[in-house]
Amino acid sequence: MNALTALKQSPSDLSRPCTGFTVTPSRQSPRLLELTFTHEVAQQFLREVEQWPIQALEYKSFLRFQVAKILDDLCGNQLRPLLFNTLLTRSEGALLVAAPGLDNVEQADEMVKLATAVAHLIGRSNFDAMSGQYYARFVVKNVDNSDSYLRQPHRVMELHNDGTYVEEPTDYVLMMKIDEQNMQGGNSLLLHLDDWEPLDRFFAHPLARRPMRWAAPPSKNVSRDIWHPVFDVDTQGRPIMRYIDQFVQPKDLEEGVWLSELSQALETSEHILSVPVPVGQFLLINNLFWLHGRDRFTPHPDLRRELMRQRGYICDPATL
Ligand SMILES: O=C(O)CCC(=O)C(=O)O
Ligand SMILES: O=C(O)CCCC(=O)O
Ligand SMILES: [Fe+2]
Repeated sequence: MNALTALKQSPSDLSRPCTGFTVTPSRQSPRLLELTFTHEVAQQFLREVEQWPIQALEYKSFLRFQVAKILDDLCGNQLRPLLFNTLLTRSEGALLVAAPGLDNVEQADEMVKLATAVAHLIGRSNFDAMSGQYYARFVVKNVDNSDSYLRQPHRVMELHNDGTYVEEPTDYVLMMKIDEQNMQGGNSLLLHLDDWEPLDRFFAHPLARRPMRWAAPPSKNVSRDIWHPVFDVDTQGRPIMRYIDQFVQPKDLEEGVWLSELSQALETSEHILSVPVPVGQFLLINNLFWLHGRDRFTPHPDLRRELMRQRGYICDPATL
């Protein structure tokens, strides 16, 4: 866990005009803010980063920070503080980001560049062993023969945190919609930990702090098991979570039954948000106090839906 995370208290001041983007609370929840770049800034950013193909960002990691700086400079250096403030403010911690004119799968490389810039203003995206890159693109189709629920279309992918089976801190998750064809359903599902009705009961349970074993299936390319509890606390003692139903390996009946009850209690929360993410837009959430999942898709033989994800650590120099 990153001790820096979740330090801030005050919600973002949305009344101040910003350079290069607008921010408003979403229809779904005041905790989720919608950040939209101006058309001008989005186009100018894409022009300035055109010189680097995605491969350059893959091979030279410092270029990810260079594109981040270009974006922040175009926003009068107001973007970076806004991102930190929103992501580290406990009552918020989530953004839906849009850039007008970026809405077609043919612009997939440009989408990765924009997401890379935003992610590297707040920290750094971890190596994703599933893809062998700092980001992963994956497709959901009407049928699936993989080894986790990630690509299964006709069922809910249950609420979870990312990075539960890796050692690296995973403070943020970024999920960008690259493509949708013949797609109905598949909304992102989000639950803020403080909106989860029985949080206090599960957090106070003795098993909440017991280290458990986490192991991922072969497609994740992570062979070593790791150990950590489901709950921890941030620097102010507030609950944070590191949980996924599929990869936790309870050692006995007691752990198994408790985890099963926890899973049931998450999935039946009345406060789960269902958020459509249009092509070219992305969700950026604090992974320590937001859970995410995905609603089922309506079957269609030519269903195609592609997502790009990045997850990594947050590093705010102001709180060092
Ligand atoms: O496909 C989705 O919308 C969610 C994916 C997800 O949770 C993940 O990649 O960790
Ligand atoms: O594959 C899945 O079903 C979940 C992925 C979550 C993660 O990679 O942290
Ligand atoms: Fe996930």
